[in-house]
Amino acid sequence: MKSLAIEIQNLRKTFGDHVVLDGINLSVQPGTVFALLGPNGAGKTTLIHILSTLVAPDEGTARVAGFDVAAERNKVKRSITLTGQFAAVDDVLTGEENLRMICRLSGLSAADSRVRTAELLKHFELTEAARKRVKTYSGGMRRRLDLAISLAVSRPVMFLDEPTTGLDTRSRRALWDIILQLKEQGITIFLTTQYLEEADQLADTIAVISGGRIVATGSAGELKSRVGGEVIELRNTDDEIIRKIPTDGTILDISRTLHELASTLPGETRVSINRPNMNDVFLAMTAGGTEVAPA
Ligand SMILES: Nc1ncnc2c1ncn2[C@@H]1O[C@H](COP(=O)(O)OP(=O)(O)OP(=O)(O)O)[C@@H](O)[C@H]1O
Repeated sequence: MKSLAIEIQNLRKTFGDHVVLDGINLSVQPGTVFALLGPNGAGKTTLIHILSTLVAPDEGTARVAGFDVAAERNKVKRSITLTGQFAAVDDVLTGEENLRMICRLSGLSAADSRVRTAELLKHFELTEAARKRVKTYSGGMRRRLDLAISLAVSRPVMFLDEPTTGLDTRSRRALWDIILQLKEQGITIFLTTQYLEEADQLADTIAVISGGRIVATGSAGELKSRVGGEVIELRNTDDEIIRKIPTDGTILDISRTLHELASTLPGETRVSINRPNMNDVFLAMTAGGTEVAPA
């Protein structure tokens, strides 16, 4: 069996008297996308900072790419990429020059650097602006360049801290494609997100963090099925939900339920049969805690 890409045991971190991580245990299989889902301030960034050796934990252990984050910091650093790691984008250089420089610094040949740079510029829709100085870029363009830079070189484990926050829908989807391509190459991706849809679309495994603890882990499907089966949803003419009735999804159960309801509800009542979505999962797992932003 291949060793785990990330292994976290009983990790704790406190800032002053604020317990941010309260005994985190997680493992991430190599070559998978893992999403850590949680609201603002749940401790997602702190966990990424510990895993990428920027912050030391108070207690517990974590291994990344087989190396201990406390005892083998340099080996961990050489095995990972982190969004914003090279955030020192040089304003005076063009986007293309910045990217090529990072590729060269990371050991790619001049020819490979050119190819990788062109690919990344295209993926992030920066080809037109490639030869413009970064100081003329808009906020969104800088964000895309920052991401392109962090994706310039592939290492076995990649940390993406809220990678699509602030991106428009097209750029977000472009990044999702890139993440899935990286996974195809065998790279392990650990991302944090507040977007339920993002976790749902990308992740092989999702962990929900709330109150400094992991409150649920599983595939999107597993988490949804843990919340419950399908529901018959009834809406009034203003499209407001008026009833939600659990069902086993069989024609027998649905027809019996609707038959009973038909005599008591107006004929215009609208009916749909829904599976729980990630929002239902999150609300159930965090006992109605802070809602995560819809994607
Ligand atoms: N260096 C620090 N000193 C003191 N408190 C900190 C420090 N770093 C983080 N915190 C606090 O720890 C908590 C968790 O922060 P963290 O950034 O890890 O959360 P997050 O889940 O990434 O949230 P967001 O989505 O807002 O980035 C917050 O309440 C934050 O204020």
